[in-house]
Amino acid sequence: MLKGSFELIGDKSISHRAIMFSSISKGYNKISNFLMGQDCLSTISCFRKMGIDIDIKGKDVFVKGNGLRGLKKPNEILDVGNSGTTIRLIMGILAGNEFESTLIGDESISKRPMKRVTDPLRTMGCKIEGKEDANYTPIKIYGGNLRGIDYKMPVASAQVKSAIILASLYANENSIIYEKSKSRNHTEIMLKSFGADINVNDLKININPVDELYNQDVYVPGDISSASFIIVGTLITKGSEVLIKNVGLNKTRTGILDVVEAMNGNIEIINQRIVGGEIVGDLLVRYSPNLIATTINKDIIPRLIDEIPIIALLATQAEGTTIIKDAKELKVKESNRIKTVVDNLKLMGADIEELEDGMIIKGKNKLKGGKIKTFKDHRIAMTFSIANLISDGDIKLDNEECINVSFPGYLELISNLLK
Ligand SMILES: O=C(O)C1=C[C@@H](OP(=O)(O)O)[C@@H](O)[C@H](O)C1
Ligand SMILES: C=C(OP(=O)(O)O)C(=O)O
Repeated sequence: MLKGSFELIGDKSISHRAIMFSSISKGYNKISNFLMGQDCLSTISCFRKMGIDIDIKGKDVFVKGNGLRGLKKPNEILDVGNSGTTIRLIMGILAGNEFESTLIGDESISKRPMKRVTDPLRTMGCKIEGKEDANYTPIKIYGGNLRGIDYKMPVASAQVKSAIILASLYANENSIIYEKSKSRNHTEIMLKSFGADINVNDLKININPVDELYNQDVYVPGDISSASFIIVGTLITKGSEVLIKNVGLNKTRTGILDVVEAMNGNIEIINQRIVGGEIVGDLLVRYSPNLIATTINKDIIPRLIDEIPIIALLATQAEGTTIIKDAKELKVKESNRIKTVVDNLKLMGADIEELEDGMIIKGKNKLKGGKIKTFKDHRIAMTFSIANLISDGDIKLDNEECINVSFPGYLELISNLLK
């Protein structure tokens, strides 16, 4: 069983943004509780290559911003590693800066679609070259001289939205973005605190260009996506009770809490507070023997997109048929997460069916052990390390290293909580 309490590691989405917005602000910025995961370190390395002074001291990062147009032409190719957030958001910033740069990433990044970002940036007047009409890396950007855009987003994606918002800061007129469905809004919240002129009215976002962003100190709350593995581990492992402290509870991220409630899971939110414009609280999670199935689709999907692999595992332990639909986006994450989840859970004896845009899971099932193919996807590795807590035989991951992308110290944390 899992027992105890711990302070949650910093949020990945917020950590990326804090580095990026600090780098293009004017002056000194302190970022506290920064996530020292591989993805966020890739963001730091890209901005260092563009002349930004960034110092890491423990869990704090100090950034000396060089102003909105103060980035220097990179002295090397910008390598984003495994990070979709880094490449997509940085493209919005590079589009506004008058130099040329080239972006590359690892094998997984080279398969992830970029046209969703390069198309609107081209519409704004940016010249971009890349494989298959700038859909895949390597991508070359020639920035500067942007015009505004009036854009209806074809996908519900915070990364695409953020790239366009960032480019809009540099344009010669205002821009309007219409979201398809509400995605995480950390960019809007944080950029406003840096002095950007952004107005949000439900799905409509209006951005006026600015001359400068102010410097800011940013406190990074804990990452609910990282917490979700411990949440599910606690809900499904007999006798467990865990207190997770300092969890970011921004409404655009808490879809998993709504799902757990619908499934009869026992979670109490305590000590809710606002820190740096974001809602934060502590979660008291208890073993829940009477879980029931649910349906997950439509507008909730962007609010839990990264949690679907671990929710699928939860569904194997719930009575009835859980249906997950409208989640095609899972196919273009670090791995095809519909296929990697379904194939691996099948191997463990789950009753699960793959759909074009999701999956159907029939519970409750006893799971057996086996060898898991992670495809070096951190969310898949963490999901199946939780499955190991309830499986009959041992589960072996073909790669554990990838967990460092978003949750360094995760395996040690689990072994500390295991009683
Ligand atoms: O903006 C962000 O920080 C993120 C947005 C999501 O991607 P999409 O917005 O492309 O779905 C999510 O999957 C990713 O882990 C982080
Ligand atoms: C999809 C993810 O990240 P990214 O898109 O930044 O690679 C994730 O962390 O699950």
